[in-house]
Amino acid sequence: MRFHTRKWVKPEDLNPNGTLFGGKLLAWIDEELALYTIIQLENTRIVTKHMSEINFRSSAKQGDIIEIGIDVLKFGNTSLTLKCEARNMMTRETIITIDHTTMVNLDAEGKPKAHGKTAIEFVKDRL
Ligand SMILES: CCCCCCCCCCCCCCCC(=O)SCCNC(=O)CCNC(=O)[C@H](O)C(C)(C)COP(=O)(O)OP(=O)(O)OC[C@H]1O[C@@H](n2cnc3c(N)ncnc32)[C@H](O)[C@@H]1OP(=O)(O)O
Repeated sequence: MRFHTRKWVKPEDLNPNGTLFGGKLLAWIDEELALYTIIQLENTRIVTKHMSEINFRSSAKQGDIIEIGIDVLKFGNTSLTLKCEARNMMTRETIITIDHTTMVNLDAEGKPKAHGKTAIEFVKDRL
């Protein structure tokens, strides 16, 4: 799995228990998955269609650095299915795993549109 992004847990990211608020982490992950999909499919009109079971395995505290990793599971016709993990960058302890997230490529009317992609591409190879 390639770990793309680092996030720093700040006071405003905490729940009343003093640990990382789960909704904040999910928002970070959803944004990462969306950006990854936009870059792969070369279309800014994409949405999150489905997320599988979300497993919070451990927590994080203020000052921790979180990294978010993404793997492609499947290029569909209009969709891209991704696997995701967030972990503590220093300890490598897994915080959350999401086995399947399906993102859908849309046209200007918001309808699913074939993206024509079949494999991961690297931006440097497109330039
Ligand atoms: C110019 C500057 C711009 C800058 C730009 C920067 C942006 C930088 C920030 C990014 C930000 C983005 C933000 C995104 C993250 C949200 O927040 S998206 C918001 C939340 N999601 C939504 O609102 C989606 C609401 N749902 C829908 O609109 C409709 O369900 C959809 C997505 C159009 C799909 O409609 P549908 O009738 O289900 O379509 P259908 O053809 O049956 O299925 C489409 C695909 O989904 C798959 N699918 C359907 N149901 C399921 C299911 N339950 N499970 C798995 N797969 C499924 C199908 O298999 C199909 O895949 P393919 O076989 O074609 O590959």
